[in-house]
Amino acid sequence: MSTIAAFYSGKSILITGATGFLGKVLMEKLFRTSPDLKVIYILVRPKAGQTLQQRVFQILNSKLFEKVKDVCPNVHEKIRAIYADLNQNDLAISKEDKQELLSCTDIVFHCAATVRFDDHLRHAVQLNVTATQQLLLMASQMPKLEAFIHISTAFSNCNLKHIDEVIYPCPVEPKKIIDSMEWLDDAIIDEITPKLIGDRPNTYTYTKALGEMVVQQESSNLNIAIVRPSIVGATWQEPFPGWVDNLNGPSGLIIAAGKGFLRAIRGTPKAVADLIPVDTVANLTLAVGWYTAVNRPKSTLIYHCTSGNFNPCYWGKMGFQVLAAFEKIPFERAFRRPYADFTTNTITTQYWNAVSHRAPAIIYDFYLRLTGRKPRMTKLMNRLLRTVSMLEYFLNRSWEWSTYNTEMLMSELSPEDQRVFNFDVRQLNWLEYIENYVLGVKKYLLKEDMAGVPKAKQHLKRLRNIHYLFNTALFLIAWRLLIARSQMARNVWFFIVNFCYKFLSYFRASSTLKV
Ligand SMILES: CCCCCCCCCCCCCCCCCCCCCCCCCC(=O)SCCNC(=O)CCNC(=O)[C@H](O)C(C)(C)COP(=O)(O)OP(=O)(O)OC[C@H]1O[C@@H](n2cnc3c(N)ncnc32)[C@H](O)[C@@H]1OP(=O)(O)O
Ligand SMILES: NC(=O)C1=CN([C@@H]2O[C@H](COP(=O)(O)OP(=O)(O)OC[C@H]3O[C@@H](n4cnc5c(N)ncnc54)[C@H](OP(=O)(O)O)[C@@H]3O)[C@@H](O)[C@H]2O)C=CC1
Repeated sequence: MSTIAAFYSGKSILITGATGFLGKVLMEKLFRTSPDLKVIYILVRPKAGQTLQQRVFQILNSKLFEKVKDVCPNVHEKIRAIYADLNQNDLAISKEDKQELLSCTDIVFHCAATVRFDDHLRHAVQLNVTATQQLLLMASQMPKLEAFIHISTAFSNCNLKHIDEVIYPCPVEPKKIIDSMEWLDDAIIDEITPKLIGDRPNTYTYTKALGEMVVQQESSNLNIAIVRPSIVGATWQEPFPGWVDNLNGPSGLIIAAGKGFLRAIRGTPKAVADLIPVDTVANLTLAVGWYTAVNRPKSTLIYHCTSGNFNPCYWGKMGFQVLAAFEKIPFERAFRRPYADFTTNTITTQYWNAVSHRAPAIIYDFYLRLTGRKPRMTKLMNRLLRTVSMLEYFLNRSWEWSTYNTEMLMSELSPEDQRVFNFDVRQLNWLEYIENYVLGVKKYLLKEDMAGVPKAKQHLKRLRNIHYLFNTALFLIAWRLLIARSQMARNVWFFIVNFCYKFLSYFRASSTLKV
């Protein structure tokens, strides 16, 4: 039997962010491999008109949890949703719930965060720094606690090129930032934000770095480890390939490209696309939980969960692979035929944005107006281009993350654990992974059926014909205008016509002679 799976049996585990992308996969894996665990406490807030129970019900009845029901039929009884709001200073946990958490919890996995790049600094600090501090404070009062695993990001120090498994200090202490957020008003915070984040691209990466500092400062009496994943993508293998449930990272761009909205992007084809499947992150996190609890390392160990130095893929190559996948698995009702071009040149990018993104949107809106409908494409395109501009930072750089701890952990695992909790991305076949990713985006995000593929292919053929027709018409109009205005163009035109005529006459004459 797997040592790691056996370790979690009988344990009471607290997960924050369990309703998120990574949290769900982590919880699913725990239930599937350690069905004898005692309980999983999840900190949840009501959202979108759903109560806590409705949210849990929805998760447990989703496709992701289908296999869990076979191995752990009483999963409903083993999950305990606790009302909490990480936006509030005391996390808004009731006294009774807090008491239960303090006395029962064996392991904590802290996944909750705001992952929005442009979040207001006050909100990002509250969620990624203050809430982490509050949770650590709670953890320090848990007598049974064996390990606290904090999920950070490999990009928390993206201002550096080479990143070691250490915590890099930020110039201003997190405690000072937390205090100042209490009395500074929004306008002043807006003004100082660029100075505080310095050479990081956004408040997300900055506050995740601050969160790590808080973890370090509170780590003296706790048994803590930090996992730093890179860009988290769809599942690779477990519970089935291609599962994804939000638009973050590449998923939104795959939709935009597959539907033909996004055809070019400012990105460096040779930069490493450091994607990491979400099930790999979950496996590593569970292995880290086990190792930290059993071996109690003297210092806080940091684990980079990245693919670049084990099995690198590059943006240019990934673009081709995504395009190849669209050929086999086209999305329905595409706006234009998918095309993927990475360009490093700012002028070329502006050209593409004007000609390939904005102009078709304007033309389409004009058509909508003509047919009495409300125009919407230009607005949608502007939002998409804004999103793309925020992701560009990550598409134009490569980072090197040292992975000694991750490799050490791999070597500590028994062959059975290496199989059950596989986080060795050297075995990952990118082409296959990307194809499953595109399929997953189609099925689980777009909710499109494979039965619609022939129709989608036909629609793309129609779009190709319209494209050819449009280009030919455009060329003829431009040429006609040019001939009317320029003697040089007229000369070129007569030369070409003359040449073609002579060429055809020669062939006709030579074929008559042969007969
Ligand atoms: C290709 C080439 C050529 C072109 C051809 C195409 C290519 C074809 C090939 C493609 C190949 C694959 C390329 C892969 C590239 C991947 C790059 C990934 C880099 C990620 C690095 C991550 C590193 C750090 C990792 C981490 O550690 S953290 C996790 C990452 N965190 C995030 O990824 C949050 C990002 N997002 C936000 O920060 C907010 O979304 C915000 C953006 C502020 C908007 O915010 P706002 O406008 O206020 O409003 P929203 O409601 O949020 O969104 C407004 C509307 O945009 C939608 N939308 C939200 N997102 C995305 C998204 N991604 N992509 C697209 N759409 C999105 C949303 O559905 C809504 O649509 P609508 O409802 O209007 O229809
Ligand atoms: N996705 C990625 O590419 C990467 C993610 N990471 C890290 O992994 C972790 C998980 O990310 P991911 O799953 O993708 O993110 P998601 O956005 O999918 O999930 C975030 C989770 O945090 C919870 N949360 C947010 N605000 C609150 C709040 N005020 N109170 C209670 N819970 C809250 C969300 O709950 P709710 O459902 O109620 O909103 C959700 O469960 C994060 O720490 C992130 O920084 C690191 C690298 C890359």
